[in-house]
Amino acid sequence: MATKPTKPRSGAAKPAKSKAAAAQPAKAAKGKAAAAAAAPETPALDLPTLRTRIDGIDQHIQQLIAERAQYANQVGKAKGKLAAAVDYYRPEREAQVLRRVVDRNDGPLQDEVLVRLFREIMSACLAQQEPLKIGFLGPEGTHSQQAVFKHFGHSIHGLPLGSIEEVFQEVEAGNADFGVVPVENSTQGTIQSTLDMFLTSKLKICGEVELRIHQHLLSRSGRIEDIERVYSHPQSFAQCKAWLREYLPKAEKIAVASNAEAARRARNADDAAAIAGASAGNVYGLKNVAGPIEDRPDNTTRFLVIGRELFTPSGNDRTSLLIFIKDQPGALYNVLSPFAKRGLSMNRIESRPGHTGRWQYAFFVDIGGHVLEDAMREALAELDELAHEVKVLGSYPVAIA
Ligand SMILES: O=C(O)C(=O)C[C@]1(C(=O)O)C=C[C@@H](O)C=C1
Repeated sequence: MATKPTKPRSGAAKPAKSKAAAAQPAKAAKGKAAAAAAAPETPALDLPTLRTRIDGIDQHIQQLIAERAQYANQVGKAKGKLAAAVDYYRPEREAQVLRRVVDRNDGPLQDEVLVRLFREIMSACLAQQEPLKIGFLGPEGTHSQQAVFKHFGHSIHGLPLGSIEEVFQEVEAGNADFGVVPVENSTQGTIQSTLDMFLTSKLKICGEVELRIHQHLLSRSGRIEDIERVYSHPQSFAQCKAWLREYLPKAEKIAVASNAEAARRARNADDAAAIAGASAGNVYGLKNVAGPIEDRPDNTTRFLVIGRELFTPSGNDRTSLLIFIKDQPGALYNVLSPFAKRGLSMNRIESRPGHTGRWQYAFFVDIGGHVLEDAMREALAELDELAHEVKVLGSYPVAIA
C-alpha cells in the first residue's frame, strides 16, 4: 500500500499563482511605491489605535454599501414594473463595474479578491428584487456550484440538478433563470456533451466563468493507507492521472457522475476515498488526505452561463457561433475570412459532426466582439452567403478575474 506523500511534486503540491495573481505584485508594488513617494512615513500605531481606525472604516463601508443598495433599488424601479428577478439582471453592466474595480486596484488585495467582494455586493443588491434561480450540475459541493458563486455571488437560489441536459431543460422551461455548465478544461479539453446540447437548444450563452480547479483526495479517516478504492468523475481522474499512478497505483478507480457524488459515496466507508474539490469535503464531512493533486498547476475549467435571451454589449465581449458547412475544399477558410478581414480575432474553433445530414460538419467558433456591433454584424451578413447555416449561440462579456 502506498504511504502518505510528503515530497512536493511539480505542480500538484505547489500550485502556481493564477495569471491575475502573478501579475498582481508588480501592480501592487507600483501603487505602494507611488504612495510612499507621496506620503511621509507614518509611525507604527499601537493595536487599540489600529482597531479604532478599522472600526471607523467599517462603519463608513457599511454606510456606503447601504447607500449603494438604495440606489440599486431605485435603478430596479427605474426599469419599470418587471415580471421577475431575471429581468433586472444586467451582466453587461456588472462586467463594466468589475472591470473598473480591476482598473482601479493598486493593491494590496489581489484583483480576484476585490472582484469577489464587489460581485457579492451586486449579488445582494440584485437579490433585493428577488434572488436569481441558477441551475447547475449538482449535488452540492461540485466545481459547477463554485462557478455559480464566482459568477453570481451567494445571494442566489441554487438549483443542483442531475445532469448537464437537465440544466438546459430547466432553463428552457423557465424553472431556472440561468444555468452554469462546464464546457472545457485546460488539461482535458472540450466537454463534448455540453457543446452538443447547443446543436438543438434555443438557449443563449450570456456569460463565461473561468475557475482554477484544485482536486483533493478526501476520505473519512484521512489516512492514505486505508484506501482501496477511489471514486470520482472521469474528467477528475484524468486530471490526476500521474498523481494516482505514483501514490495509489493499486486502488480501484470507480467513475461516478460528479465529484460531489464521489464524496457522498466515500463518506460511507473507511477504505474508500473521493477525488473532489475541497468544498465537497466540507459538505460531506471528509478529511483531506492529500491535495491539491491535479497534475497540471494551471488546471482551469471554463463554464458557460446559459439563459433565454441575449444581452447588450459590455465593451469587451465574445461571440460564440455554430457554423454548419459542407465538407468541400476551402469551406472552412471561406467562412472564417469575413472575421479575419475585419480584424475580429478567433479564440477557439472546434469541429463536431453536425447531425443534420451526411457530410455536414458543425464548427463551434468563438470570436472577439458582440453581434450588436457593426463589424460583427457585417461579418455575419457576409458569412450567411458562405455557410450552409449559422447559429448565434450568444454574445457575452469576457470572463473577469
Ligand atoms: O445597473 C443596474 O442595472 C442595476 O440593476 C444595479 C446592479 C448593481 O448592483 O450595480 C445590480 C444588478 C444588475 O445585474 C446590474 C447592476
